[in-house]
Amino acid sequence: MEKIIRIAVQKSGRLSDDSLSLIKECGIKFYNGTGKLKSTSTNFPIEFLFLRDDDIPGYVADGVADLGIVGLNEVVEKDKNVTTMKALGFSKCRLSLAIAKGQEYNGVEFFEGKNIATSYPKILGDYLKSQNINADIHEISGSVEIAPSIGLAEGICDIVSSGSTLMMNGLKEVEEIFKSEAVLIAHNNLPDWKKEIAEKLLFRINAVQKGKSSKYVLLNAPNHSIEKITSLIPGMRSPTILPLAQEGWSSVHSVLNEDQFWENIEELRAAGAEGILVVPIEKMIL
Ligand SMILES: Nc1ncnc2c1ncn2[C@@H]1O[C@H](COP(=O)(O)OP(=O)(O)OP(=O)(O)O)[C@@H](O)[C@H]1O
Ligand SMILES: O=P(O)(O)OC[C@H]1O[C@H](OP(=O)(O)OP(=O)(O)O)[C@H](O)[C@@H]1O
Ligand SMILES: [Mg+2]
Repeated sequence: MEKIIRIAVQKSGRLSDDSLSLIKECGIKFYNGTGKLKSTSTNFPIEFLFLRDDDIPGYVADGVADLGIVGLNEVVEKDKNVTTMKALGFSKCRLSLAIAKGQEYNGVEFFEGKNIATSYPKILGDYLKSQNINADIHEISGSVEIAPSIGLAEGICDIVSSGSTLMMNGLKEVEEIFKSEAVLIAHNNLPDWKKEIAEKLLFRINAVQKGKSSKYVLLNAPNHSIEKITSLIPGMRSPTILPLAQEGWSSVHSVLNEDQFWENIEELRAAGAEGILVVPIEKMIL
């Protein structure tokens, strides 16, 4: 039997596009036709299962899938035994408590004895316990933001990103209780050969992520300022310095974190750098 691992990804929703883009950026090819729930890569030993996100932690814990890409919120809520291998940096959101906009709020004691609607009873329950608050948790599976306006609950605990869903439903965010982003999870006891394939995937993900946060910078500078410029953009080991056709000038090439570039831009220009080009990096292996 061919040795391949299985990864569970969300079929359609907030995680799907970014999960599949990341896999593609890792150079892994597969066919993802509409309605197809299983697909095998043509150039990497991996099979994809397209599932509801809520089911992913359970499938990975049971070993139906070896790996999964899912929100940390679902991993913690489902409380399954899985290993979180890597935070993936997309689908960033928070779980927050919210109440009707017009209500006075002086702290988390507001929720004592109140009814709170949520799809995250475990995370909310743990939070309330940590705050010594006794409240009734009313579990609903979606459209949580509607609960206060229909008299179902006095507060809600749900996912917030821009805050526009809360605003549109006349609610205000009062406590952030959990921060989430997409994570790569793995079954706890993978055999060594599966671990090896998972590590290969992780290696590629790291290279893609590192590339995304870094930029290749090229600039021209008078030779007398090369030392100063090198100290501002030191690069991976050290910058590449090539002579320009024009005497007394060099081209300096370096790799750096984009934030670091913007922090140093004024100093670079003051040191005489000009013709500065900033180029994206597809993959970066240290
Ligand atoms: N507005 C948002 N901004 C950023 N991330 C979000 C947002 N809403 C949800 N997420 C993240 O994406 C995950 C999936 O959200 P989605 O709304 O697609 O779930 P769902 O409706 O339960 O999907 P499914 O049909 O697969 O069960 C959430 O668990 C959360 O981690
Ligand atoms: O703060 P915001 O940017 O408004 O995002 C928050 C909303 O996003 C998610 O729902 P989604 O839009 O994915 O729809 P769903 O409820 O059908 O999952 C989540 O359940 C919130 O309702
Ligand atoms: Mg879901």
